[in-house]
Amino acid sequence: MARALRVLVDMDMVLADLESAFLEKFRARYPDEPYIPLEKRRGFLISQQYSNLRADLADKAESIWESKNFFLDLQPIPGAVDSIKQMDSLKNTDVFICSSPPRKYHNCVGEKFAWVEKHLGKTFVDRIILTRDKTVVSADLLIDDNPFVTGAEPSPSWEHVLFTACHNQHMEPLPSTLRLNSWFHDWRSILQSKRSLN
Ligand SMILES: Cc1cn([C@H]2C[C@H](O)[C@@H](COP(=O)(O)O)O2)c(=O)[nH]c1=O
Ligand SMILES: [Mg+2]
Repeated sequence: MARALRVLVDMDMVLADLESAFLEKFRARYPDEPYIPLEKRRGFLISQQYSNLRADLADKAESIWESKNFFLDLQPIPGAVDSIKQMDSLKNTDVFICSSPPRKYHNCVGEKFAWVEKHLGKTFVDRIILTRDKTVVSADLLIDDNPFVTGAEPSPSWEHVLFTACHNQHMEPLPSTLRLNSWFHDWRSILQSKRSLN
């Protein structure tokens, strides 16, 4: 029997909408500060773009996702919950959730586990991989909104599927990079094409 296809699914901006929650909370906490609307977001790091706007805004941006309940209260990305459950029910398919907590992880780590239990159920809690380095995790596919997933392993075993988010939607990835524009697009074909290569 063919070995199962192992798929890593990122959390922030693939399963959970970090960007909308960030903007709403940033504007509520710092109403007199400039902000970047979602359609003007460029680059993976919010903190980097805010720091380009004004150096001291990076700390203010980080204070938002370091706050208690920020990660727990994130809304699911449209279609994500149904899609990951459907993916998990496919034959010969092992789905894991692979997410990187920020350096100040104290609230984030527990809340990511709680978010998964709340939205996906206990079965998926057993499938959580939290790591600062996704390149050392072995899999066939990584579905992730970060265009540059780098780390200690220069040739990760997985193929990156770039999930479209506000910060990367204007990017022209290499023609060879797989792209998934939303959970309402055809993620099944991406899995199928990888499966036939295995
Ligand atoms: C935008 C942004 C994010 N982070 C942190 C916050 C999240 O926990 C992770 C993203 O994790 P993913 O697994 O790659 O989705 O990174 C940050 O530290 N700085 C930022 O600007
Ligand atoms: Mg992400």
